[in-house]
Amino acid sequence: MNKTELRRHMRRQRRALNRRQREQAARHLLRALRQSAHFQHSRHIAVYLTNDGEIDTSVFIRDLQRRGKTLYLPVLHPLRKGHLSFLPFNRQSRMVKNRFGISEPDFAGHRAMPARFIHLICMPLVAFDKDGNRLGMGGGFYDRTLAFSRQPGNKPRLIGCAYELQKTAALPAEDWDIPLTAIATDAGLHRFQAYAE
Ligand SMILES: Nc1nc2c(c(=O)[nH]1)N(C=O)[C@@H](CNc1ccc(C(=O)N[C@@H](CCC(=O)O)C(=O)O)cc1)CN2
Ligand SMILES: Nc1ncnc2c1ncn2[C@@H]1O[C@H](COP(=O)(O)OP(=O)(O)OP(=O)(O)O)[C@@H](O)[C@H]1O
Repeated sequence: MNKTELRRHMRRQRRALNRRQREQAARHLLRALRQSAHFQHSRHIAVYLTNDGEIDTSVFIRDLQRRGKTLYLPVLHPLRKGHLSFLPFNRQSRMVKNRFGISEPDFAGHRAMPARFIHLICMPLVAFDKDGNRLGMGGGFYDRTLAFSRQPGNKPRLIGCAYELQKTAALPAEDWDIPLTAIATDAGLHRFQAYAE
């Protein structure tokens, strides 16, 4: 399968799950994330709101809020095409729909948090492999936004979130792909080379 076919296949697979499967997977995802010390030690955490059959993040978002973490959501940057900004997300956030129909905090009047100061970014993905390569929706948003993390300096840990069924045989690693720290699924936490760094 090429990347386009693989995306179509995985997006169909995850959309086909029923409500009971989704709810159970969301609970198991929280359990997997909590296995990671990075999750416990991070105060500033970026999450995402579930879209297109992605694994449900609402259970772990509530858990993080209860623990008093400061949360951020990705927002399509209004000026820098193909880039994301991270805006604070809390009960007061005024939400608007972006051009993909995903809710995001209203950019107007808010201060974005530079990605290098976020401790942990929970990333959506469409497919992953055993080495932690990630295939996204195809916009290159996260890769572009996180390209700075190849250079020395502050950088966030990156934890992908997905159903275990999104795991696939080796994905072609692209030059611009940023290596993930770990991937959390309904089956547990997959740790990669970057995990201990
Ligand atoms: N929940 C969630 N939020 C996210 C992402 C994501 O993958 N998941 N993104 C991660 O990058 C960014 C948005 N990227 C996206 C890229 C494409 C599509 C999408 O549905 N594409 C349609 C075509 C829609 C159109 O062009 O109008 C498609 O491929 O069918 C959605 C989000 C930021 N926020
Ligand atoms: N750092 C970067 N600088 C410029 N272009 C980039 C960068 N990273 C990715 N791109 C471009 O983005 C396009 C989409 O990349 P890719 O298919 O890997 O996206 P993706 O990881 O699936 O998407 P997303 O990150 O939005 O979930 C590619 O054509 C690539 O050229």
